[in-house]
Amino acid sequence: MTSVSVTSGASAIDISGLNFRYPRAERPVFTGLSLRVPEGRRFGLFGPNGAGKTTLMNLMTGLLSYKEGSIQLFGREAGRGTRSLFGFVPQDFSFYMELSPWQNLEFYGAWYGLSARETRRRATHLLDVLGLSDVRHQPARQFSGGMKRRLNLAIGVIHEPRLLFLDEPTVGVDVQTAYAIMHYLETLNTRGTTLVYTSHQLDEAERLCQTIALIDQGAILAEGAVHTLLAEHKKEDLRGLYLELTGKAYRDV
Ligand SMILES: Nc1ncnc2c1ncn2[C@@H]1O[C@H](COP(=O)(O)OP(=O)(O)OP(=O)(O)O)[C@@H](O)[C@H]1O
Repeated sequence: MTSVSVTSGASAIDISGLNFRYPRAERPVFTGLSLRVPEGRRFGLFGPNGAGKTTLMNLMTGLLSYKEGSIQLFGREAGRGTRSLFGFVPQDFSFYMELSPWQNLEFYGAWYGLSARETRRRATHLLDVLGLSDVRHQPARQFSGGMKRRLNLAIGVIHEPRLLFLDEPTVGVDVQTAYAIMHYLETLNTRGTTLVYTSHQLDEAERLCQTIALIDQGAILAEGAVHTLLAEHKKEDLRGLYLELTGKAYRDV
């Protein structure tokens, strides 16, 4: 295992000695996993199908709970009063299809404890930036895949979180929507939001992420700054590095 942890700055995420097994599963997903993400980073988590990316996201966001080891978000144990510290843009759409973008954002704004006025201010801004203003009062079920992805992102950031988890935020969208989402994520990061992103789209990932961890079968194969890892492994791009470290065999058979 190559470990090139970036040690500067305060931690947004600190994972140490994490063990996790799904109930009744034969094998654990994680055994003694440790990982640190400094505040302000654009961090990417990559690996083949079944590597453990979604499980780790779900553990960090408190959707799954763990008994052994520790996951701290800004120094607080995950799942214990950390909800307002982060936003989560999951792979599956997390909004109500029968409601409009405006109604969905009102609902989630209230859920995060924002005032009605603050929710309106944020919703107006997000719908404008993400190109959904004209359809703000239409039911989301009528939307294209790209519009749904943009709404999913808007909901994840309605409360201006310090830390944003993104699980394949551009899967299935056209080039224009992928560009708009990436551009918006970079803007958020410039304003201080730490990004934790996972995707199978490695060219997009390479443009967005400053530091990465490559995981396979629940273990970290490599971790560090993208340019440092590429230089160390004499690779031109993340795809080459990924294939060298994870191999070419299918994982989900
Ligand atoms: N609910 C579950 N119950 C039991 N095992 C599960 C469950 N969800 C995932 N797993 C197993 O945990 C391991 C990690 O899966 P996970 O979905 O976290 O991987 P991933 O890296 O997100 O994959 P993908 O790229 O396909 O989304 C796999 O072996 C998977 O089969």
